[in-house]
Amino acid sequence: MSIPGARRGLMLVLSSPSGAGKTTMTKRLLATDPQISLSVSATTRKPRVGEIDGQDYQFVDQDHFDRMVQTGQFLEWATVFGNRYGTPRGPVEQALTEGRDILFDIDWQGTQQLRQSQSGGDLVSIFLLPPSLEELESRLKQRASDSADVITQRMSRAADEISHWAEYDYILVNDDPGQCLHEIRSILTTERLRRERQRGLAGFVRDLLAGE
Ligand SMILES: Nc1ncnc2c1ncn2[C@@H]1O[C@H](COP(=O)(O)OP(=O)(O)OP(=O)(O)O)[C@@H](O)[C@H]1O
Ligand SMILES: Nc1nc2c(ncn2[C@@H]2O[C@H](COP(=O)(O)O)[C@@H](O)[C@H]2O)c(=O)[nH]1
Repeated sequence: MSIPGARRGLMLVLSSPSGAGKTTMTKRLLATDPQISLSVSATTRKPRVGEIDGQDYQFVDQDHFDRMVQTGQFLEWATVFGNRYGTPRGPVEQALTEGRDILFDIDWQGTQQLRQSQSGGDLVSIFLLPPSLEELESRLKQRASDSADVITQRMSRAADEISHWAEYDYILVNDDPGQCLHEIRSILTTERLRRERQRGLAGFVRDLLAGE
């Protein structure tokens, strides 16, 4: 009797208003869970200090992004805060086929597109809320990576972003980062065990009942 092991990969999405902590949680999750890898988005945004091309994002110009759209290279793409962002299709499809999990730091527009895609059944979506809007603004300021204008623009979009919270499977308030990571890992552990993700279960139960 073979114990079921191999399973379908899942797509774990983290969304939130800008500054609520997606990148922080993404880095912590990747550092503690070797079974999941990051979907590296392409963007027309300029790199922030410390961001590495190919690791944080694939930084491209408008023409390059347009070509990727026209040649169907994106699983989803959207304009966010005046820049364009997209999820390259190839690495995601390969990961899912090989039964590997993949993590997305994308906005609500991208999440809607993934939900409607062929792989929509593999989607697990988490929306992070800040403890308060004051705390959100203070996080954007202390990150010190954006100009005052950009922070104002991102804060002015926060309510709109948050209005999509009910489209997500799970809602977490990112107050204590350790607690938030624990909750994300708990969701991942549970979702990996879902019946429909486990391959070979029917055969396992049949052999179990046959005493083999
Ligand atoms: N639970 C937390 N408590 C206090 N500070 C936090 C917490 N989580 C994240 N931060 C800090 O808040 C700032 C913004 O976090 P982060 O860059 O992860 O947000 P984000 O959601 O990825 O933003 P964006 O959408 O703009 O990329 C960072 O300086 C980070 O260190
Ligand atoms: N729909 C998509 N949204 C994306 C993607 N990559 C990132 N994002 C979202 O953009 C904003 C801004 O990100 P920042 O790094 O400039 O602060 C944030 O909400 C990200 O989640 C993507 O491929 N598709």
